[in-house]
Amino acid sequence: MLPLIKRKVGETMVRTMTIDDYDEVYALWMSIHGFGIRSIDDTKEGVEMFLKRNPTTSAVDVEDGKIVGAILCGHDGRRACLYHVCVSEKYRMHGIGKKMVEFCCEQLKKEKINKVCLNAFVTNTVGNKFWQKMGWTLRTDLNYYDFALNEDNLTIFNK
Ligand SMILES: CC(=O)SCCNC(=O)CCNC(=O)[C@H](O)C(C)(C)COP(=O)(O)OP(=O)(O)OC[C@H]1O[C@@H](n2cnc3c(N)ncnc32)[C@H](O)[C@@H]1OP(=O)(O)O
Repeated sequence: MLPLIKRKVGETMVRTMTIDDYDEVYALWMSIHGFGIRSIDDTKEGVEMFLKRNPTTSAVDVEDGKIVGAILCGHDGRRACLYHVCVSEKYRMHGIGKKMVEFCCEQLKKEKINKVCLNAFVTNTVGNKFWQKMGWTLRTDLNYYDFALNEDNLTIFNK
């Protein structure tokens, strides 16, 4: 059995995400309007596989003993990517998103990774304003391509 993480009331911190956080993080993802949750990649098994490959680079933010922010972050030895960057609606605009992104970037630098990227839907006004405020570069000089290797890995969008 995995050890339970003990949290104190009033505890505030950004720390590395572990698989023990999965249930709370999943509940947070499900509360984020417009988030696309993958039917395979975002299961506990999918996230465990991701965290095993990338044990130090994903983040959660804990406020008053509960997880209110999360980022899945990993790399392939050359380029890093951020997924599911989110902060609970009630806790937004308090610097939590920024703190988590900075945490992930510091963890990536420790692994000598030089570049990190992400995808944000063009229609995601809040997300795009955030990335622009954070000083990230919007690339308009390339087309994004992908190819499904498993058609069962459906994306279901939260209402
Ligand atoms: C790869 C991806 O996941 S892309 C999708 C990104 N995620 C989402 O869209 C999910 C829904 N949104 C959220 O969860 C949150 O709004 C986030 C994660 C985008 C931002 O989290 P927050 O904790 O609110 O951001 P934080 O308070 O750290 O803001 C950092 C900076 O961005 C600015 N900012 C944040 N949100 C907005 C906004 N909606 N409009 C304008 N500026 C904003 C802040 O003013 C701040 O600027 P400052 O440093 O000059 O003061």
